[in-house]
Amino acid sequence: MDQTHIDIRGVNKVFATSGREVVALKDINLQIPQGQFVCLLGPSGCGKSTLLNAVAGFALPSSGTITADGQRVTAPGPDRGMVFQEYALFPWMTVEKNVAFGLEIKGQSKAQIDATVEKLLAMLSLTDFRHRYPKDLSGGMRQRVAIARVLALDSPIMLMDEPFGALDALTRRNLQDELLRIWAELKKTIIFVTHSIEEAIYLADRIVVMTYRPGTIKRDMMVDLPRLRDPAAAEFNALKRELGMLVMEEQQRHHNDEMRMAAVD
Ligand SMILES: Nc1ncnc2c1ncn2[C@@H]1O[C@H](COP(=O)(O)OP(=O)(O)OP(=O)(O)O)[C@@H](O)[C@H]1O
Repeated sequence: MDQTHIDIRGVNKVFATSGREVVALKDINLQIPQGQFVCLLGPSGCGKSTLLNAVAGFALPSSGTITADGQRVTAPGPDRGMVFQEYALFPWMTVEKNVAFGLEIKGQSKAQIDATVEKLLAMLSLTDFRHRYPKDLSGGMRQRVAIARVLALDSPIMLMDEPFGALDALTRRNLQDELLRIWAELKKTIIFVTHSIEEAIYLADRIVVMTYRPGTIKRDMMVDLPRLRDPAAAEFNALKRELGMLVMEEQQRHHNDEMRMAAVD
């Protein structure tokens, strides 16, 4: 677990909108070892998605560098799979076709594709739903399909942008547990964006708290509670309080900024 897998150095990102500059990321430095589960935590607008999109190669930094496995990130690549909050599925394809899609693009043989799809459907408890279309699935099921699609590509890095944000509490916990199981089995490096403190503590090896405008790293901490973690445990709650204070300060800054902007309008 000590080889650097994702290396973020001196990353800045500035957006220019209607004559105003927003510094979304400022001097971000983060070295993520192979197999680490990292949560980016912070209130809305602190640059979590911007940082994730930069690692994905969707929107490159204004300055600074990002490398994944020693290769400079300049575009999206098959080594970095992305799971979004809204389920990025093809509505005209069944569950199994959605999972198989990336493998077909890769030009794998039918036998190979069938074997991988079978394994992933079983892993994500989707076997009985294989012939359904996304519109006939619950939100949790759709997100399982989205995760299976990314796993099908066998990317060593998984980037997840609030993937469980739209789910009810019980479904969310189920999927968190499944993700932890899959992560332990497949040893992926994960960067997971959330604004839920509890979700971050439940999942992460390491929590990176970000500040609101400019987006900087406010705290970078390891979580060494044993898994599966108990949200009712005293240590869990102590950490929740500590992180709560850090996030609240940024939320307050966000709120003040919004009030100032409303006054200008
Ligand atoms: N394409 C864009 N053009 C202009 N400003 C942007 C753009 N994308 C993001 N921003 C600004 O950059 C800052 C960081 O946004 P970002 O979406 O990364 O935050 P976030 O922490 O992921 O928030 P959320 O949880 O709401 O998605 C915000 O102030 C946002 O308004």
